[in-house]
Amino acid sequence: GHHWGYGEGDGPSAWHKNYPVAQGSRQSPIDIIPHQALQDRSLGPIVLNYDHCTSINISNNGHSVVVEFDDSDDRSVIQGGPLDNPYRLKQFHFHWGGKGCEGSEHTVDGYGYASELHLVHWNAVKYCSFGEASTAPDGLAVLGIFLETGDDHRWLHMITDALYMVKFKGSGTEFKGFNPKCLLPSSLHYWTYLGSLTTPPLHESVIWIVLKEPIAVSEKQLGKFRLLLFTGEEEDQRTRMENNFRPPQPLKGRKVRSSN
Ligand SMILES: NS(=O)(=O)c1ccc(C(=O)NCc2c(F)c(F)c(F)c(F)c2F)cc1
Ligand SMILES: [Zn+2]
Repeated sequence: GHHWGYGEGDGPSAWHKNYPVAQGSRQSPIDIIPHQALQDRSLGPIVLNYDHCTSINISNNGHSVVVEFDDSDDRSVIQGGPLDNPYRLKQFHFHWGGKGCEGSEHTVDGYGYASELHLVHWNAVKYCSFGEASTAPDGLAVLGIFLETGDDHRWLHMITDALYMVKFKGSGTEFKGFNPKCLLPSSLHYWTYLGSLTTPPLHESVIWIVLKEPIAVSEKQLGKFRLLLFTGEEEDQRTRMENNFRPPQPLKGRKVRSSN
């Protein structure tokens, strides 16, 4: 298949060669400008039903660290807000920078955060699989949460303590009973807009819901993400996994709406 990454030759500026939709009309991420967002009173609160969620495993896919869920029923769903249906939780993963650098994908008034958590959901009411949903304009809903450096996050250690087991690309391990509700900020106020996957194949199938309030994690906790490698155990060249974020893309006339 088409190899892509975040390096000089295979990074975001080269993705359009194998994935022309990279220059499409609803690409993500974007720079969110709060004062230009439309306050939409018809936008209700988002509702997260993660209480019976069933994480399965944690793995390094060579681009990020991913926690996958059993999405064979509607145990863990997001609904409300801009969504017409409940969307089923499939996985979550992170994007982050290098030491002291920014690493979020969305920015706010040009300001980047240290990292960004993506909770990926798919519309199982209208589509039969994640794959099918991932190519539909209303197929996916991704909840984005900013991470800023500050105090230790009391629950993130459950993730960071497992990272040594998934150091290499292609490594994975069982990771059961983790409920991502513990990674949410206190406010669920959000911005929402129509966008895309932020990595190849960059499908324009995502309803983005980006929470306004970041969560705080310590520099020590973030540093553990940077011990991960883009490369596999069998490769000679060890490349540290960091700066795995796509920069903001042109808005192309899209409107960003704001929950109240
Ligand atoms: N950073 S993000 O915007 O939140 C994002 C979320 C999910 C994926 C993903 O699932 N990729 C693999 C993948 C596909 F990209 C497919 F199109 C597909 F059909 C899959 F089954 C699949 F696993 C990529 C980026
Ligand atoms: Zn992501």
